[in-house]
Amino acid sequence: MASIELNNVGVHYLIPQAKSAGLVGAMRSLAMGGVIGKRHGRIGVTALDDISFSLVNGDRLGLIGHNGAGKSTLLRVLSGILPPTSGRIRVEGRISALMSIQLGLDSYSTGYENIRSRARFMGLTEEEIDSRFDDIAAFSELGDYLDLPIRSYSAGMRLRLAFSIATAFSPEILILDEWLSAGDDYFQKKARERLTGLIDKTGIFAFASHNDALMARMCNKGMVLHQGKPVFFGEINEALAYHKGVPQ
Ligand SMILES: Nc1ncnc2c1ncn2[C@@H]1O[C@H](COP(=O)(O)OP(=O)(O)OP(=O)(O)O)[C@@H](O)[C@H]1O
Repeated sequence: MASIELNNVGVHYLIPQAKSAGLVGAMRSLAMGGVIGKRHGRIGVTALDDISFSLVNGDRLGLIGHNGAGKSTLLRVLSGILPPTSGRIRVEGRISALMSIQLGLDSYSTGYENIRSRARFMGLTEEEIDSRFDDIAAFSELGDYLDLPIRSYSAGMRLRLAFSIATAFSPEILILDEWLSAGDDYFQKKARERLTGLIDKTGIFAFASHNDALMARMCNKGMVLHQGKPVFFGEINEALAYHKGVPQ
């Protein structure tokens, strides 16, 4: 049974290049982004501030907020890519994070080789890889290109390969940053159907997007973030209304 629990989680990014003390006061007044401030005498951004919540099987969480509110940072923390600088996170269940979808592909290996190495990296056994290998190749529709090193692929072709691999296995926890624009219109439609199927089978789903309709369709809970702080956590339609300032 998948579960996630966050206790007082905070993320503070240090920015070594930012030396001006004037920056601190000037940027504090912006409504957008995390809060710029000094920690131990060094300038940085507090992207997440004191976040506590838990998710269990069946929860589909949508993260809502303006640019820089902390949505991607929170998804990175949930997926284990980014350890929090304060607080604790406990996760149970196999995670698949579709964020930097092309992360981990090797330009000098062929498409076929990348399928194997990427799937191994995702923690899958050789048997699991064998059982899904043909499906991944077929879904990508890359044909003979799969025998070529992927540095010879176009950007859209790389996306097709990466997406086909990342969505071939059902995780217990699925984390998705924005709707992935995988390839051309034809592939996007296929990709959307495949993702919808995957989300249905997943225990916990967490998603960030600026598309309210998509959010309402795919999520049952919503968290509104403002400057790294959760200002609303509840039912998805109430969260979307809160964000818009619409009284319920
Ligand atoms: N690697 C980094 N180094 C320093 N600051 C960062 C880094 N990544 C994000 N930030 C800062 O953290 C804050 C939160 O950023 P994040 O990407 O989580 O926001 P977001 O809600 O996903 O935004 P958007 O909707 O624009 O994608 C912002 O103020 C941003 O400037």
